[in-house]
Amino acid sequence: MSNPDISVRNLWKVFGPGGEKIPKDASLSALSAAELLARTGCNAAVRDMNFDVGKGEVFVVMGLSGSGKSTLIRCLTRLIEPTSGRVLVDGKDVLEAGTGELRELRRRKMSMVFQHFGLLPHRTVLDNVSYGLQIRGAGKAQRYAKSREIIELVGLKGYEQHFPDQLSGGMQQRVGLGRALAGDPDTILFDEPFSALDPLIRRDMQAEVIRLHKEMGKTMVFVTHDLSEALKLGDRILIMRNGEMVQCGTGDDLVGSPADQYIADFVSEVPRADVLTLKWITGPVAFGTPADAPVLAAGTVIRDAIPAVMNSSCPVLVEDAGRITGQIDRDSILSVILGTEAAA
Ligand SMILES: Nc1ncnc2c1ncn2[C@@H]1O[C@H](COP(=O)(O)OP(=O)(O)OP(=O)(O)O)[C@@H](O)[C@H]1O
Repeated sequence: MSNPDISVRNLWKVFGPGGEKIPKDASLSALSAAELLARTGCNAAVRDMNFDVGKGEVFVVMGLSGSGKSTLIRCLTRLIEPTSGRVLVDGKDVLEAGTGELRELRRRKMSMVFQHFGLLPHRTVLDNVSYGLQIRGAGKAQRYAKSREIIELVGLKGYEQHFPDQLSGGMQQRVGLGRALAGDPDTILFDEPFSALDPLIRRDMQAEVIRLHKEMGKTMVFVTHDLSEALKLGDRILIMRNGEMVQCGTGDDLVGSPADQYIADFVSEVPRADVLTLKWITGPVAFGTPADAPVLAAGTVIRDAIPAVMNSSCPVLVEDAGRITGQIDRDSILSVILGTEAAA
């Protein structure tokens, strides 16, 4: 990836006595999580992780409870101290940053939104949102003006003087989001921010994140254990198991081409037509298909292609990078809905 916002290389976090020896020792680092624990008493929460996050990308880290997601995201700003490896932000290694640089990184470059909101209970919404600006030394008039803008942006206008315990969970998380946005960071890190919210509020907050991302275009790293949340939000999704990356790709990649049985089981309940794109069902152009048949892009999600296919009396052509790559028809769409399509 050219010019990524964050590059993670050979990152390890090993909890336990003598954990720093494990990444360097091939005979120990090759052990399974259970064997490692039995032999050394150590828990490798993040194992040799490598990935890039692009500028403006929504990058989701997903996995079951205990797979290492929170540890990984906390290692990015050293809220948890990594055992070894590199985390490059703007080309600089966070692991080599001094205390001052680290503080600047957390204040200006990467803000975090936490599951349990982390609000200051005795401060108003306005003061919670402006807190980060205050510790950066912004004057009162300036920080309140900026914070009022942000409060409006996250849908809390009118609540400036309320205290956190006067707000619902969803509203408190909007304050958390506002506080992260107030410092205008390049990247926002979300650690399971919505898992304590009930389903309808959660859906609202997901929509809010999508809207804010469209408006502000910030890079986002989002931890969740909920696959539908991951598919809804993520440009790409990294799936972890026992501290390791199992697969990293678009929702389309994960559902269409799972790396192993674990991922296949994970995505087995996903409504395929809502995630897969036309590339998985594109067949060769048939002899009788007219040259002026309707055309859809290969990246179109299958469900979104249904109206065009249903309204056409002939197959629909599929185009990728300016070239016709094949065609789809009603049968190919139906095969996905019925789950009987052949692997591409
Ligand atoms: N401070 C710690 N000391 C020892 N082990 C830890 C510590 N923090 C986390 N772990 C272990 O590291 C592993 C990964 O934990 P982590 O919290 O990162 O997982 P997770 O995927 O975020 O889980 P969840 O979804 O439940 O939050 C777990 O086995 C956990 O017990």
